[in-house]
Amino acid sequence: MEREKAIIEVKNLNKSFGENHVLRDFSLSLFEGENLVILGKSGSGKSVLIKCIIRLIEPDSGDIVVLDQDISALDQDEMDQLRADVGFLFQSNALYDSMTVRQNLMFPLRRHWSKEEREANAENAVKEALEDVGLGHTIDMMPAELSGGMRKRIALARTLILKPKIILYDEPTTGLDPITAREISELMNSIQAKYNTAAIIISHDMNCIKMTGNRIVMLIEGKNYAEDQFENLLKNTDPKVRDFFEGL
Ligand SMILES: Nc1ncnc2c1ncn2[C@@H]1O[C@H](COP(=O)(O)OP(=O)(O)OP(=O)(O)O)[C@@H](O)[C@H]1O
Repeated sequence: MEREKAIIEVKNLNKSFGENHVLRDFSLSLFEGENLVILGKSGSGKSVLIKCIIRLIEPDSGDIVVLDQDISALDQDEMDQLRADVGFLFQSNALYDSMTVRQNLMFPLRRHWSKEEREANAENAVKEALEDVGLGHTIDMMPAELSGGMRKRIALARTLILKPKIILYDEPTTGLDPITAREISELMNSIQAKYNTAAIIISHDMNCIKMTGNRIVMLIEGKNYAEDQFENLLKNTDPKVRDFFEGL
């Protein structure tokens, strides 16, 4: 079967910090509608990779094409526009504690929608995003009044409000109890099914990885060392792949 179109293409990416060569000719493709998990030991460069994709970090060399655009060629405005299509869910959630849930969700709209658009549609967009994460009733609450799992859902709603084509998840279940973590993984799958979003997921949570990952890329020694479905990687006999799973 012919593969679907790649919506992120990373080719031969290199990034060093001094003598620390984090990414070494790293390449990957993210295809439409898929959840791709990046697996790698702590410090292997997963966050650096994701930050290069949204240009929070400049790589030393290599190509990154996102939704058919070479991101190194984009100016600030073009990059801002692209960021509306690429949602980022921070590990910390990055909610504003002094703002209500509604105000938190309005925040990306202030940046990406005109005043007229906001006056006409923002309230409905906020409600829809909250419904998508099952938290319509929290619209007037403050983040401090919510549990950790609820805050993660609100952060996800804020990412969803711009209807991104791609979501980058940075350790979406870290710090949550196993039941809440499972609910977040289920939510990630339901978002994928409803909006056909593609996602790159960084996670150390094996349940989350098994539940959400359609494909796994193993980042070892700065490279895309192996990529496959999770069950197949577990059977992989390569010593470095084995070493990773045995070290868990
Ligand atoms: N801004 C920076 N300046 C210098 N070194 C950095 C910087 N950002 C990351 N690094 C280094 O790059 C390496 C990879 O870090 P990164 O945060 O990507 O790891 P990770 O795979 O995401 O780890 P974890 O699973 O623990 O989050 C580490 O050695 C880190 O110290």
